[in-house]
Amino acid sequence: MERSASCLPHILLWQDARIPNTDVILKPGDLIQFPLWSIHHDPQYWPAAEEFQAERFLPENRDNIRSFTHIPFGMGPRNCIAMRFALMEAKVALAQLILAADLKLAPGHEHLEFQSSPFFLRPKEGVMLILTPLKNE
Ligand code: HEM
Repeated sequence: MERSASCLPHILLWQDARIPNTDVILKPGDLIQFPLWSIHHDPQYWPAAEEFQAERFLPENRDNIRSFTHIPFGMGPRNCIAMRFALMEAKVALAQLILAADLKLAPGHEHLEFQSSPFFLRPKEGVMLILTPLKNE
């Protein structure tokens, strides 16, 4: 198997391979991409899949998550090389923001809609917030 350079979990084959328990034969050059959005929104694995429920990821709930159903950074030996860096960066940015300002969703923008894109998941209209600077005490 070979990988091409992109941040979508995918595989490029260099020899024939059969998908186990099926008659489907994959050929060299076939590109297989994993539909992360669909996996992450499959009600079979995620009750109330469309709802943001951060509690799903609390330590006491983690065992309810089936293996390989939450793979934002891919999986296996070629998963995202910068996973820990990216998570740390996001937390630092969020912490800086929360320390500096009070955040509220802008009226009319309480529900995020995402634009379909083959590579990146982006809110259609961005994330519209009202920031009120916190006073330094
Ligand atoms: C939230 C941020 C990020 C997400 C969700 C993400 C997600 C991913 C995913 C899904 C893959 C493919 C894994 C696979 O094929 O199984 C990947 C690969 C990769 N990512 Fe990220 N990534 C993020 C940030 C970054 C950053 C900040 C960097 C670099 C500074 C980076 C560098 C890479 C590299 C080099 C690969 C290819 C790894 C390989 O082929 O061995 N990523 N990433």
